[in-house]
Amino acid sequence: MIDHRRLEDLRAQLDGVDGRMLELMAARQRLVEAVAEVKGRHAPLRDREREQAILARIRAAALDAGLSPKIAVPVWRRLLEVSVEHERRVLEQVEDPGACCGCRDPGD
Ligand SMILES: O=C(O)C(=O)C[C@]1(C(=O)O)C=C[C@@H](O)C=C1
Repeated sequence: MIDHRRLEDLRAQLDGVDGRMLELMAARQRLVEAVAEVKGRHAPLRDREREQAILARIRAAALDAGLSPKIAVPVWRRLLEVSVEHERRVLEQVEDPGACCGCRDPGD
């Protein structure tokens, strides 16, 4: 027979962990926004080499931490995808995104 008390307790713990993860993801999002502003229109938002390095680091760190790479790697892969999408939206919202520091061909 199912132990409802135990189930409720475990779910309460999951809700607590979700809350902590949410705060960390919000902090990460702020950093991603800052990266988007630094890159602006002057560098590609997507950096596949950096993504491969992140995924390799996450795989190793997950193993060390007792987190299955089968969970960690797909979660981070998706996180990187949605982060790039978020960076694109951030840049679209910045006023006058075409404003340039002078790095473009003057004939542009
Ligand atoms: O590091 C960067 O250049 C970023 O834009 C940040 C970030 C990330 O979310 O960590 C997002 C997109 C890139 O493809 C690589 C990494």
